[in-house]
Amino acid sequence: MYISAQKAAQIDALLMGDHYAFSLEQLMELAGLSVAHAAADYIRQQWQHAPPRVVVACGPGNNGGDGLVAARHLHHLGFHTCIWYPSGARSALFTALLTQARALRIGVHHTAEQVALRRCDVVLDAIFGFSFDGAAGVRQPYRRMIESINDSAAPVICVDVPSGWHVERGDVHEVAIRNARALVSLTAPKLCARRFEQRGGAHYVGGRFVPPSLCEALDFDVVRYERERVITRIA
Ligand SMILES: NC(=O)C1=CN([C@@H]2O[C@H](COP(=O)(O)OP(=O)(O)OC[C@H]3O[C@@H](n4cnc5c(N)ncnc54)[C@H](O)[C@@H]3O)[C@@H](O)[C@H]2O)[C@@H](O)CC1
Ligand SMILES: [K+]
Repeated sequence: MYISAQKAAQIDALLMGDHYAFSLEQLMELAGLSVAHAAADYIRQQWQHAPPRVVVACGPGNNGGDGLVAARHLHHLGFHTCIWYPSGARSALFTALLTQARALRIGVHHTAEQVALRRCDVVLDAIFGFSFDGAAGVRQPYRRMIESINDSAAPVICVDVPSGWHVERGDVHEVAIRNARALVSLTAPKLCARRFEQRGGAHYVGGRFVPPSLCEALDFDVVRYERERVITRIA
């Protein structure tokens, strides 16, 4: 059920390989849509009267791209969102995602000062996913980003892996997201999700597009989804 970082990378490579032929754009859109639906479900359960502002904190890789997509879908679902994206676009895909967000008047900010994070906000943590390498610590500006999220004491919904956590061993590094309340695992939960569940957090899985033959080939469980839902809550 819970997979290693290496298996997560293998799944990604197979999905985009000759046999399944998904594009990165497709996978990111499906991932970001699932993240938005899981975040909306969690927020609506926790804040019934005054939905908070959702600050989407995006890192430099594809986890950050999932965040950019999720910000757009959250906006369409009726949430007030803004994007915190220190790195800036690194490819045509990311430039397009930022253009789409700006066209909806979603604010895109580069620094903690511009975002002015408050305790009453919710942070969607899309800083690092399964390719995070914490052996030498977290490099700037992401170290500062994680520290200011922790300092704000705002509740955090994490995309795929709580940022700064070891993908398999969990919360073992000095600089890491501390106030993780919900986790949205994409395709299949990574091993660190076990630690997250032990702390009583809400755990969703998204990725209702994975071919069962791929699960069989790489020996991981097919996730069951109810009715037309694109997410399922497993803890
Ligand atoms: N298999 C799937 O279902 C899909 C996965 N996607 C997402 O893609 C993510 C993986 O994306 P990537 O492989 O691009 O990697 P990540 O987004 O996990 O992070 C890689 C980036 O972080 C930087 N980085 C790594 N360690 C660092 C450190 N210690 N300090 C500072 N920077 C550091 C790297 O230089 C690189 O720019 C997944 O977690 C998931 O969110 C989706 O976008 C597509 C579908
Ligand atoms: K993350």
